[in-house]
This record gives sequence, C-alpha cells and structure tokens, in this order.
Amino acid sequence: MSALLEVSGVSKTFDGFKAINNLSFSVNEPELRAIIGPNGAGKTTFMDLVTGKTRPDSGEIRYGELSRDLTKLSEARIAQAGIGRKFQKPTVFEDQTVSENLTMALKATRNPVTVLTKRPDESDRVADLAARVGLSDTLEQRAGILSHGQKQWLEIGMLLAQEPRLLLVDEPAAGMTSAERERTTAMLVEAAKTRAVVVIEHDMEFVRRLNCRVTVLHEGSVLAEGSLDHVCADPRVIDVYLGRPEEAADA
Ligand SMILES: Nc1ncnc2c1ncn2[C@@H]1O[C@H](COP(=O)(O)OP(=O)(O)OP(=O)(O)O)[C@@H](O)[C@H]1O
Repeated sequence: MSALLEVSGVSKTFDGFKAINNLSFSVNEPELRAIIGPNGAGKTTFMDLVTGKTRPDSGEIRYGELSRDLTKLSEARIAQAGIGRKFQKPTVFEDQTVSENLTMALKATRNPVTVLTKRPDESDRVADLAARVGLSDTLEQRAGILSHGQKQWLEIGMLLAQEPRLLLVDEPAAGMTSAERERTTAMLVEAAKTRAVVVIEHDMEFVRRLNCRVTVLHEGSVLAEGSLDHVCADPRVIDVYLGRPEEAADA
C-alpha cells in the first residue's frame, strides 16, 4: 500500500470565499476512503480539483509513481491517467441496453481503429462487469427502465470498464433504498480491493458499512481523520457536523 494521491497545501477561493483552505491529505492504493463533512465543507470542490474541472490558486496534487502534478494537466489527460468520477446523478444512455452501455464504456478505452473490431473477449468482459455491479439479470433491458439504484450501478460498471486506478464517487447512496445501499457498499468495498476509491457521503450508516478510513472536511481543510469511531468521538467533529440537527437525522 503506497500513496497514489497526495494533496499538498491546496487552496481555492471563489469570489473571495475560501472553499479549499491549505488542504493536505493523501490516499493510498489500494484503499477505500470516505470523505464526510458539513454542507459547503469543500468535498465536491476537492473532487473538482483532482479531476481538473477546477484549478487551485495554490498547492499541488501529486498522482502516481511519476508524482505528476494534476493541477498542471487537462481534464482529458487526468481521465487518461486513470482517474474516474461518478457524479451524484446517474448519466447512462437510457435508450441503450445495459449490455450496450457497458460495451460502449469498454470501447471508450480503445482507439478509433481497434474500436471497429469486436474483440473476442468483449462479451465476457461485459458479463463480468454486469456481475460486479449486480446487473447480470438485466443485460438486455433498456437502461431507461432500470431503478435509480440500478442506473447508479450501471454507471459504476461503466467507470470500472475503464479500469481506473482512482475512482471518485459523489454521494452514491442518495435516493437509494436501504437494500440498494447495502449492495452499493459491497460493490465499492470490492472495487477498492484493487484500486483507490474515494466516496463522499452524508449517510453515516452507509459510511459505517464501508468500514474504512474517514476524512472529515470542514471549511476546506481536514478537521479529523481515522476510523469512523475515532472521528465521531472527536468533539470538533461533533460540534461542526454530527451535532447539527440536519446531519444528526442522517446519522
Ligand atoms: N464554481 C463555484 N463558484 C462559486 N462558488 C463555488 C463553486 N464551487 C463551489 N463553490 C462554493 O464553495 C463552497 C464549497 O462547496 P462544495 O460544493 O465543495 O461543498 P461540499 O462539501 O461538497 O458541500 P455539500 O455537502 O453541500 O455538497 C460552497 O460555499 C460553494 O458555494
């Protein structure tokens, strides 16, 4: 296990507001990491910075063996370097079947020439991906008729098709039934056995099931880090996050 992502002294100000304030922390490979914190703590902005959607005012984000500074790379280069991101809302091709969606995701990793030829192992890979995200029984169904949770899983499968080294997942449990949440936890735990997976989540029950190291962000910096029990016992975390009525309702 070694550091794959190293965020050092990163700051980002929007219209005079410091959304990220001298943020430093690292993520190992493989590792499953949860990021929690109150609304506006900078969790999504952190993901925007890693993926190149937003540029920091200062600081570095080093990635991989070559310690490349992601803040100097384009969004496309960062994606090519093996960083995948799942936004809160699922974005699948609703008119295509589950199988077609996964096939397209596999092809997206290939060049324009090889994409024209069907590789012999493609159906096996689609079947394997579908199994990994619990969609084996829905391969020939149109994605548009899947439940919200199943669409989320399909998108996770499409991201896994690209074999990311670092997968960033923003609030996967939102809008899911409790059974769907449980399956999502299992999926993310499994995916994190061979890569780094960073999950932003407000649902504390979901975070507990992830059973991983937790980073608490507050006002754009790390407030606490460690096991969920460790951070939940921290009076500063209770004060700014867990003690608040709206978050306590989730916990
Ligand atoms: N592009 C932007 N322009 C202006 N302000 C922004 C921009 N992106 C984020 N912010 C501000 O930065 C702060 C941090 O936002 P961010 O979305 O990262 O928080 P968060 O921890 O993800 O919150 P939530 O839990 O509500 O999703 C917020 O005050 C937000 O309004």
